[in-house]
Amino acid sequence: MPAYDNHGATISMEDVRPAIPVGLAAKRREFQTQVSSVTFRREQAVCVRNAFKRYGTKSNPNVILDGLNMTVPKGAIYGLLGASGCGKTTLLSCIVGRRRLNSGDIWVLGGRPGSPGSGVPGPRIGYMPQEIALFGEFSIRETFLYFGMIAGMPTEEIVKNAKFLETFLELPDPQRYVKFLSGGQQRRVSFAAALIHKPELLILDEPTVGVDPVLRQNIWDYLVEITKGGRTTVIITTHYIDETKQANVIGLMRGGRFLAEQSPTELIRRYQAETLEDVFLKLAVIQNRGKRRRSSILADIVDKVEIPATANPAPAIEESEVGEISGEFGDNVSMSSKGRVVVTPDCAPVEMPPEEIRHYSLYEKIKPMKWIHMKPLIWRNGLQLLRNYGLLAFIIGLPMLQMILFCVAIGRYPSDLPIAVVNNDVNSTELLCDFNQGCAQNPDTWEWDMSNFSCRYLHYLHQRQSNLYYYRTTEEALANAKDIKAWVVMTFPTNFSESIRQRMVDSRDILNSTVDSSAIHMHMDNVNKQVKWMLKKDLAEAFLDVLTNMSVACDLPERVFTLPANIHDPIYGLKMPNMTDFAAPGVILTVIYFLAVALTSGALLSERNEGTLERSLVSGITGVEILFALLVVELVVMLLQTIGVMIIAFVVFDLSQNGPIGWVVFLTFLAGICGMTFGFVVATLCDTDKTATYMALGSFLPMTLLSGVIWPIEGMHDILKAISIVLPLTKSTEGLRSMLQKGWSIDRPSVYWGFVITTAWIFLHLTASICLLKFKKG
Ligand SMILES: Nc1ncnc2c1ncn2[C@@H]1O[C@H](COP(=O)(O)OP(=O)(O)OP(=O)(O)O)[C@@H](O)[C@H]1O
Repeated sequence: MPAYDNHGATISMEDVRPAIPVGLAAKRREFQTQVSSVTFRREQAVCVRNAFKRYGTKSNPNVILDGLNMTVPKGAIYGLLGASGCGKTTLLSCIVGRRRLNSGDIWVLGGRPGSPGSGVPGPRIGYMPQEIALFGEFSIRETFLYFGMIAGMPTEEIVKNAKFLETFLELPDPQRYVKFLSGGQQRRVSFAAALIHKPELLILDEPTVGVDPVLRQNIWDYLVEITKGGRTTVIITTHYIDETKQANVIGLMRGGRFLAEQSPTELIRRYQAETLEDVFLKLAVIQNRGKRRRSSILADIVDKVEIPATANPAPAIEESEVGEISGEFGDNVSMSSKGRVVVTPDCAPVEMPPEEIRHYSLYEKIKPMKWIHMKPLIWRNGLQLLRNYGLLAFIIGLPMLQMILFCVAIGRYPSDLPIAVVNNDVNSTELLCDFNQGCAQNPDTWEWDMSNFSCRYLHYLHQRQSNLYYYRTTEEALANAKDIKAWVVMTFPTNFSESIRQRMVDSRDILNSTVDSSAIHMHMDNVNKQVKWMLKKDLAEAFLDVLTNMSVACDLPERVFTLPANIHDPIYGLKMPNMTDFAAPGVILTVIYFLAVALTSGALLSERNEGTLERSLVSGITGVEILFALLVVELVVMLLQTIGVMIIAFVVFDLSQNGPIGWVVFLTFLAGICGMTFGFVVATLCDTDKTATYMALGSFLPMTLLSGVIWPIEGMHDILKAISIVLPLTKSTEGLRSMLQKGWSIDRPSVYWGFVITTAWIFLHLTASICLLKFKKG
């Protein structure tokens, strides 16, 4: 009688495992006569029916599971074998509730994985993924404490189990950090972590890779030992076919289904083989029979292998279902063939009796955060950060460093700008030529003596910009402008001083040629608008300096020659506004925001890539708990970052700070939280580090440009203005600027809108990431 008829309707435990105690075996024999029912399926450790799973799109599907049936009796060791890439891991992740089938049914320990109250994912399962999936900064003992705490075990019990496993698996000193262990040692720690809470269902994805033969045998002996009582069931995938002889049932997967699901002894008996590897070789040959033989080597093998006449009565081969199959079984047998997909007649959909309907409370459905999960998660995040001194110093120091760079590099007035001077006004090759220092007005005639006016002007210009170069002719100056990188070439015409005098005293009868020669001729470098703008201001103000000085020297009121405008103290801001003060609020928020994006998305993605996220989720932790635990630890980091940045900006560089410091810190902090939550979105949306980096970087520049950080939004196009207003950093930058420079508080609209919009974005990001976590699964 077959151990399993691949339909799930009947199952024999006769040859499932000789080691099962007589009582238990006898009890299980009762299953023989049971018909397939929901009750029966719930009584199995795992029962899969008509499972269909594909990756990719409907139009271009990659079908992994294609009507697969699987029955894992309670208390059995189930060896799941199949070629690399045939879908073992996919099947396991559907069993543990991490992926959803496209269609079909799965029962695990009596419930549907992922349904409220099923305990799956959760502590009923122990999962060892293919990757090491451990935290490198943890010691061996801390690793066990973490996984034990998640399963809700008391510390004493964790320590007791840990001590046993450390001895049994010959682990090194429990205080050693996981990152310093060898690959094999890490694998053993990973194995022990799956066992620490003594789960009912143990799922091991290739646990014996990199483990020496003696220890491998010990592991198998241990698995046999823990399944003896019938409380624990093990599903194990491996590439070492021979080690599965100790399994009770072996499922051989190929083409999205099982070729066989029987006990090893039954398989050996049925195929009249010496070893399990022989069985698989024969099964492979059966599949290749009747097919186009591709290589002479394969043909050779196929011809030489003797197949018993009765071999494999179950599988029927449908001519229409021919598919490409390629892969390896174990270390020794390999096949690559264009093969028919073997179909078992029992795989037809089963008419299911109605399932028991249970109503779950909203509380059960929402799966709120549990303290037994949050505590180890927060502990883990904190410990990981504290152990990583370099990273911790970097993430706290980087915003401070960026602030220092900003204050030193941005907003300072450009000085020592090279200026080429050609002076045809005086008969001197001296750049700073002499002029009358006293009053230039004759006290008797009230006539003005403007001789050497160019020298007077150059004297005051030199006090503002000292890098002046003398040239004889304009042509020579222009030719050399490139070498000295001159920002302006200025030429004083012949008779400049006399023309100025005539312009002042006799403007009614002045000739055009005189007006012309009373003006300095300037050729400017217009490439850099900021520099040109500031240089023009210096050139104009040097002229005002001359007039002020002349009026003072002649005892005239100082303001007679200045602009006829009285500029009083500003309503807001400094008397001499500077770019640093204008840009500082936006820069502070941008630095904190984007560092938080990078940190959060980086932490989550590396956790996912290392497999630790998957492991935590299988052990029952929810994505929301992971996000909030990260939030708690990063809030502390962000507080330190904010305080550091504030000290640099307002204490060290003395930037304007007239607002309520509490609200200033709070708004900065809020922008950081907003960045963190955007990091959640990036991490949940992107599957790889690369796409996450592109997304974070891609959002950086538009956000900085459109948020009024470096240029007033009043100068933007109307459409961009409308977009800019709803961005997370625009209103907060405006709010922070209003607080710092105008001294306003939360009662002013421009301040409170900063808080409102930032908070709205936080909720939007959180909702988006939680939805993505829920719906992106599988
Ligand atoms: N997230 C995914 N998106 C698309 N394809 C995937 C995804 N995960 C796995 N696959 C594909 O599904 C197939 C089955 O993968 P799976 O990891 O389940 O195989 P496996 O039998 O566990 O392989 P191995 O023994 O090498 O671990 C592979 O072709 C793989 O490329």
